[in-house]
Amino acid sequence: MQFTLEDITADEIDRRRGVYGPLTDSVRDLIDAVIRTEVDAADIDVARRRIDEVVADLRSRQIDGSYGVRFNTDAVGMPWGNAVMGVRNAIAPPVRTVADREGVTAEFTLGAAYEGPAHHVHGGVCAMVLDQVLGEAAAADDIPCFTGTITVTYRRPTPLGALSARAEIVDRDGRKKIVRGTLSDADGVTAEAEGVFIVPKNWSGPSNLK
Ligand SMILES: CCCCCCCC(=O)SCCNC(=O)CCNC(=O)[C@H](O)C(C)(C)COP(=O)(O)OP(=O)(O)OC[C@H]1O[C@@H](n2cnc3c(N)ncnc32)[C@H](O)[C@@H]1OP(=O)(O)O
Repeated sequence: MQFTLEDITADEIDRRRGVYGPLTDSVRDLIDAVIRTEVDAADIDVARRRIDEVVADLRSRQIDGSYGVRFNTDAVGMPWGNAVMGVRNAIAPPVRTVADREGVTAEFTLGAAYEGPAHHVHGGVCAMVLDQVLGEAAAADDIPCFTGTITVTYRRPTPLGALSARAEIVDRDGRKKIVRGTLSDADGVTAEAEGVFIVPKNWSGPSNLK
């Protein structure tokens, strides 16, 4: 597993977040608009051409491959391509997590782009969000862990809209951490998850990534 050290200050990270975050929000809004628009075919054609022009502008200078997981010398992480919470990833809902002494909580909204059953969240998306939140709970007091196994139990359909998730470590055994978590809407739990998260052998990245 490769990590990229960027020797930049916290202020520079904030500045970049301020530059890319709004761009990502606009693209997220574009994804939602593409799903829901009912404008005429001619207007769709114009929109497609305008989008293609923007894409060409952005691609005029770009990195090779994916963004990777970057961090600075103070171990402030920049997993900005992450599919669940990446600052530069419009596919990410985004899920924002907050760690406390017992675990991790996340509040987020899943709109039209995350639909599976009509007006409800795709089961794979539920699992994806739970994987991230359980993974962050596993890593809260240590170094990032890999998901070894995750089991999701879908109690009832998860409606699109405002949701939350919560995860806590319930057991530790050497490099393994057993983590449990839930996904909830305003009426309570919709899905539960349990995972085995494993600290990689011979870890060479930063400890206590923030
Ligand atoms: C802060 C960041 C949050 C990120 C959240 C997102 C997390 C992710 O999505 S990670 C991506 C998905 N996961 C992966 O790609 C992992 C792929 N698998 C692997 O890389 C390896 O199989 C890995 C790291 C899980 C285990 O490899 P390794 O460290 O060599 O395991 P190994 O030494 O054989 O076993 C160590 C222990 O773990 C157990 N174990 C190994 N693999 C698994 C598994 N898949 N499930 C459950 N337990 C396992 C073993 O039984 C062993 O237990 P014990 O010590 O009791 O005998």
